[in-house]
Amino acid sequence: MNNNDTKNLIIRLFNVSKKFGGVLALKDITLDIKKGEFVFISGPSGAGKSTLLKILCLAEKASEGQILIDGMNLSRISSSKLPFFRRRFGMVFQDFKLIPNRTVYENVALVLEAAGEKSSYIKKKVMQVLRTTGMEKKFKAFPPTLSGGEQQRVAVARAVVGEPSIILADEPTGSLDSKSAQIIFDFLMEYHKKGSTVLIVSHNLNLLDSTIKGRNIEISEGTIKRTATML
Ligand SMILES: Nc1ncnc2c1ncn2[C@@H]1O[C@H](COP(=O)(O)OP(=O)(O)OP(=O)(O)O)[C@@H](O)[C@H]1O
Repeated sequence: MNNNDTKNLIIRLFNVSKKFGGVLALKDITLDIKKGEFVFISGPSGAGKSTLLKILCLAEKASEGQILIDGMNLSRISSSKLPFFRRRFGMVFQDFKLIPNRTVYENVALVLEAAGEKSSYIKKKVMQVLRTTGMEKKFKAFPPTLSGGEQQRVAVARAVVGEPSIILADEPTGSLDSKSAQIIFDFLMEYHKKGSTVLIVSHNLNLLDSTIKGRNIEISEGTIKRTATML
């Protein structure tokens, strides 16, 4: 691979493994992802899909191997630079991780407040994203009063509000009916078309717009079993 090829890579994993006690969740993963790629991660339950997304945004630490994000070695990021590093990522966790005693609006606004954005911009941007995810009428609600699907839509809104360069979404449509799932997928595809790199753990390949030339990475027992380009 020459210098120009590596410049286009936003995520690089070299022989990455992750152990949880005696469980080897990821085994010797080597993987390159290009800037602006749309990647589907599929595989059976317990395969290591969530673990892969979590080690990329440092929600979990890899046990072995090297990870480069935009050329930065994750193991060398100092704790003072971590918040800046994390801003590159928008993450939709499988269990949403919304703050229960903050409203829908506050959960989403927090990302922009932490980034030091002006309050007028925050108000406009948060309401715009909530409108697109169909949650604007519930902006004053607290997460525990929402349905699973509504919480999922707030989690997606929070992931994209900061316009991150990388969106990691773990089953972002798992709690949604097919119409709402399509809206969320279209929404994520819009960000991809604007240039974001998107990694989605999902089985709903059929929701993908036919104009997207994505890649499907199949994981099983912690290793990459198959990589296929979707045409
Ligand atoms: N925090 C943890 N502590 C202990 N074991 C864990 C932890 N997180 C994941 N594991 C284990 O690592 C393996 C991979 O889990 P992971 O959640 O990545 O799988 P997955 O492919 O995302 O599964 P699913 O489709 O069911 O969400 C599983 O055996 C799981 O039990």
